[in-house]
Amino acid sequence: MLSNDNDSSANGTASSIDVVRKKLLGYVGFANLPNQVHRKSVKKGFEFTAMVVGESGLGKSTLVNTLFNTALYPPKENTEPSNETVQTVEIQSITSDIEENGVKLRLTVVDTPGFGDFVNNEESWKPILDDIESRFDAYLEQENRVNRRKMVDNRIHACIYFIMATGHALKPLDIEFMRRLHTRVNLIPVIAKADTLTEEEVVAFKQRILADIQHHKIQIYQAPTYEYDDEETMAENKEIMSKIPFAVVGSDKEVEINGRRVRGRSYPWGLIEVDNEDHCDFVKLRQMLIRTHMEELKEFTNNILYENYRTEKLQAMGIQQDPSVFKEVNPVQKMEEERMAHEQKLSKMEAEMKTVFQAKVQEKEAKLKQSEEELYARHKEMKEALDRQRLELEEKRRRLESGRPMTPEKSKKKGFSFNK
Ligand SMILES: Nc1nc2c(ncn2[C@@H]2O[C@H](COP(=O)(O)OP(=O)(O)OP(=O)(O)O)[C@@H](O)[C@H]2O)c(=O)[nH]1
Repeated sequence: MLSNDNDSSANGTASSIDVVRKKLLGYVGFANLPNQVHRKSVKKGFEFTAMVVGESGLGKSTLVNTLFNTALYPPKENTEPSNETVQTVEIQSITSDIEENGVKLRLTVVDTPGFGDFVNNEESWKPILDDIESRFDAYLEQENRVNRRKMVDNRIHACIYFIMATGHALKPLDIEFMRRLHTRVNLIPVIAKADTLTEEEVVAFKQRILADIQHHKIQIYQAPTYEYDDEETMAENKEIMSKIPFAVVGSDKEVEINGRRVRGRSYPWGLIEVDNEDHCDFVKLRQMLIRTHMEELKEFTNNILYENYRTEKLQAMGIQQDPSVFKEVNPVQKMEEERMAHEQKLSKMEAEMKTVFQAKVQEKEAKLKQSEEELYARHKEMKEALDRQRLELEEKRRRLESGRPMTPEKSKKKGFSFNK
């Protein structure tokens, strides 16, 4: 917003002209951009696709319902796994539109029933990997279309991997799955039904899991840190990351404690509150997935995981990339190159100027030499004439001194008359 403030300047020169001074009353800077993005995003809504993988009965559906505070998964009538008929891992996806304080989230949860339920689970990871890659393929196909206005992003942004709370170590099934999938999806390992372990057991189990993950060079999701993050955000991120693998407890039922109704699991020995950070890491997992890292997870999926897959896929199809197109320009190197080019140009100009100067000097020297020679010849001529004149005069003087009369002819000629 601008206001006109017609104060005539105290300066004598400007007093005759009406100087209009304008003051900014409102904020117009580009620091407002995030608010624009925010408004647009809220209007458009958000989309997020999470996959849950883990053996049957580890509490996947319960946790998803607890996470998004919605009955995404209807109550199961028969919780017994029916793997007599199912011989492979199935991929089931449920989409739901959730709204909270006017912000819309289109949430898709991809379940993988059957994972780890068979006698031979060696290839349990394969249908899941195929599904993730086919989603990348679908996105790639859309990117190659002429009209890309309506792109549907079905890619998996996070995979919550449920580890059975054995308290010992990762099972070969867990290792194999994570090893096969870590380059294709953001892996977020969680310890399922953590309420079945004591606090000390959880701490020891987490350490063992992380050691196994490191040993097998598995890349689980790591949130990036930014220099511009304030200290509070950095501390929050650090705290969230320190809880991985999250020890979670799920419950979509409320229980009463001291007159308060909380989501939790009630036992004869006490109550486990889902939303109590002293009881489990559920809050931290939800914070990461929904509050702090949803966009980061999507960005990492798009910029790193999908991009790598795309490159591999296109290269496998025989499409070659001219590496010089992406030759990284080092600013220091670029400056040095420019400086050298400039110096070369300068020395070329200097050499040209030198040649021209030398030619001009030579020309001038030749001219000077010529006029010097001319002068010299003239001088010589004049000198000779003078010498001749001097000799004549000397001759005359000698004659005069010896008393010999000058020849009449000569005296007549000069207008003199000698009477001697
Ligand atoms: N102790 C405990 N039990 C839980 C927890 N979460 C879920 N359960 C119970 O575990 C059983 C299985 O839970 P589900 O959420 O159906 O597990 P699931 O992994 O979705 O099972 P499938 O659909 O068969 O793959 C239910 O009886 C839940 O009440 C938990 O955190 N702790």
